[in-house]
Amino acid sequence: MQAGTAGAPSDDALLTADAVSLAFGGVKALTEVGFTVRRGELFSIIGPNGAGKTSMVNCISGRYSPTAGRILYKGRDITRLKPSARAELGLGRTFQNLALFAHMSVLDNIMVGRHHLLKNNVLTGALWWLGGARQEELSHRRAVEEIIDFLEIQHVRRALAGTLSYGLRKRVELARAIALRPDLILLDEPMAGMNLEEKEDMARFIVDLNAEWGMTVIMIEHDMGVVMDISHRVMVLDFGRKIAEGEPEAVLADPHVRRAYLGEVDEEAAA
Ligand SMILES: Nc1ncnc2c1ncn2[C@@H]1O[C@H](COP(=O)(O)OP(=O)(O)OP(=O)(O)O)[C@@H](O)[C@H]1O
Repeated sequence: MQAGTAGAPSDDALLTADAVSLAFGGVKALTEVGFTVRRGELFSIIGPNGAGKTSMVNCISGRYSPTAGRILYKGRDITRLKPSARAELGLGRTFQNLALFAHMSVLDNIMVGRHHLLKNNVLTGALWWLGGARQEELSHRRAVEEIIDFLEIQHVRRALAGTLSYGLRKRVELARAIALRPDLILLDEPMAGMNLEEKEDMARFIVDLNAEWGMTVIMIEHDMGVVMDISHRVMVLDFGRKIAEGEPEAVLADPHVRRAYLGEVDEEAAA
């Protein structure tokens, strides 16, 4: 596939970025970036600082609106949909910086993630006594408990989020993002700032989410070891343009990628 143009989505395409461009005034954050993520894939976006990775993820989640191009999700053009409407279609995300409620318990932080699924409101409040709301609440609790077990955070379920170690807070953030059981989860630097053990744990959870829960994953991550280890396919951005896309080994061997990356590494080493 040529850099810049997405191929026709195959039958199992879940998300397609079609020639997406984004500009902030004179700054071109993205220039005609195109790619397709298939259902069930673990797809990573890498690239040097300022390459446009977060901009791309923000265009997918709806936080930014592309200057040109389209985002297709489940075959539908979602380019102009609000983030909340995208979430309802099964698109979830985490943020580069933690976005937890520090004074709320882990359990409540995750419950917030399911909040908009609560269908009962004031009008149906009378039905509470007939058990409708209660049933719903119970099923939410069960779903949240399953996530707590999966991410191995039972021991801190009652703790205030703000009192947890950084690695655990990142895990709770992931828990909240998957509380709605999205079909596609966007992970923005899920291992940033973690120590080796925390990274290994997080990598295992991401792999299990993908393999066992069937969640499609689009991940931005700077740790090349982890990216190359767990991704099915990798896309490389540089100065807002796609310079490579493919299986990890092929991408690593690509001369454009080596120049973009090794150049950066050499500069860092020399600094
Ligand atoms: N809200 C904004 N306003 C103006 N310029 C922005 C904004 N967001 C991003 N940019 C610019 O767009 C370009 C791409 O930034 P982006 O954050 O998407 O890169 P990135 O690859 O995620 O970088 P990093 O690895 O450092 O997080 C950069 O030149 C950045 O300065």
